[in-house]
Amino acid sequence: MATSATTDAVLAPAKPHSLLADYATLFKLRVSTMVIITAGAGFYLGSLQSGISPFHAGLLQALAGIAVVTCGSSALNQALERKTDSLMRRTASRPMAAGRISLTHGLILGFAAIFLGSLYLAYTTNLLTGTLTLLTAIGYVAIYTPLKRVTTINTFIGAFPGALPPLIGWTAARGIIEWPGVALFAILFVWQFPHFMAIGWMYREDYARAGIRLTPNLPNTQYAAQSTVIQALFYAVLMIPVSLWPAMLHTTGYFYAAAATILGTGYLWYTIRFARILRNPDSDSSRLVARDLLRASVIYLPLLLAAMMLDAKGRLLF
Ligand code: HEM
Ligand SMILES: CC(C)=CCC/C(C)=C/CC/C(C)=C/COP(=O)(O)OP(=O)(O)O
Repeated sequence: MATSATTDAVLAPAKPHSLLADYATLFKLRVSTMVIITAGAGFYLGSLQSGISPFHAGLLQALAGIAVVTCGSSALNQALERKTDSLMRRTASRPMAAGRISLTHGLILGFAAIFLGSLYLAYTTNLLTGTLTLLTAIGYVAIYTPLKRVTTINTFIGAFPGALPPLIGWTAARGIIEWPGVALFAILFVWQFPHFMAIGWMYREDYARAGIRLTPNLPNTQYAAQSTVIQALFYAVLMIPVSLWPAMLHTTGYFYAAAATILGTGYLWYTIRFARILRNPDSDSSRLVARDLLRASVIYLPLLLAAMMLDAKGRLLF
């Protein structure tokens, strides 16, 4: 089979690892940064709903607590997956999989961060936010992570903790769960399907080697490709109306509605392009369209949130 650019990158000689670089990997820095951005967007919109500026100590306290719990969850996820991670090219050099960080080290860091971060949120922000953050961590670590080896439904389950951070940001600002916060949850929930169908397709052989069950690595490749494309397309189409929900709730206005429609059409376009995996599932070009959809997903989301924040009712930018 042809070797993809992605696989070549993974096979490149390992660079020396400093403890700092290992922590960045252990805490999944890029994904965690995006999680914190989504929580920050929720806090910003919730504050405007209250008619107050989001820029006060409460924002820093909420984001610090959420960041600590997110990092702790990533550490425990890697502690649980150190064996399967060591079987996959993409993850074999992770610090726990490669044995540079011990199991005890990872477990202590992970449990301490989740416990202390949630407690900090409960005290400094509010009890609801601390509880929701703890439940998100439990959903990710104790439910989603073990399910990855059991059923392809794992991605649907994992989408719940993945979508909760903006709602947590909202409750940090408002103290209660309200419809605009639920709309943010729905946006993140739907966004994840094209995102991880693309990733699952790119790394399907890797995931299969480690015994991780995903729609893209079902035994019949043609059926797997069809099912992957159908799910990605279903959610990419749904993304457009769901992303308009904040405008329907009057949390945002017409500018956001127009931006969400344009951005959603772009996301859908990349997902339609992703359907090319049906033509020749094992080709390099099939991996390239999957990689482009992954890139589109991580560009689409911050742009959508930025448009929402720019157009939020009663906006206070500074
Ligand atoms: C069930 C849900 C999800 C799954 C299974 C998933 C899985 C993954 C995987 C495996 C990667 C690594 C891709 C690579 O190394 O090339 C990745 C990348 C990424 N994910 Fe997700 N993800 C999910 C949800 C989320 C959520 C909720 C966020 C944040 C809001 C997020 C943000 C990102 C970002 C920013 C990247 C790019 C990181 C980079 O460039 O290295 N993901 N995702
Ligand atoms: C507030 C808080 C506690 C948030 C934590 C939730 C969180 C980190 C969600 C990330 C989304 C998610 C399910 C990623 C799955 O990647 P994976 O772990 O399957 O990816 P991998 O294959 O790279 O390990």
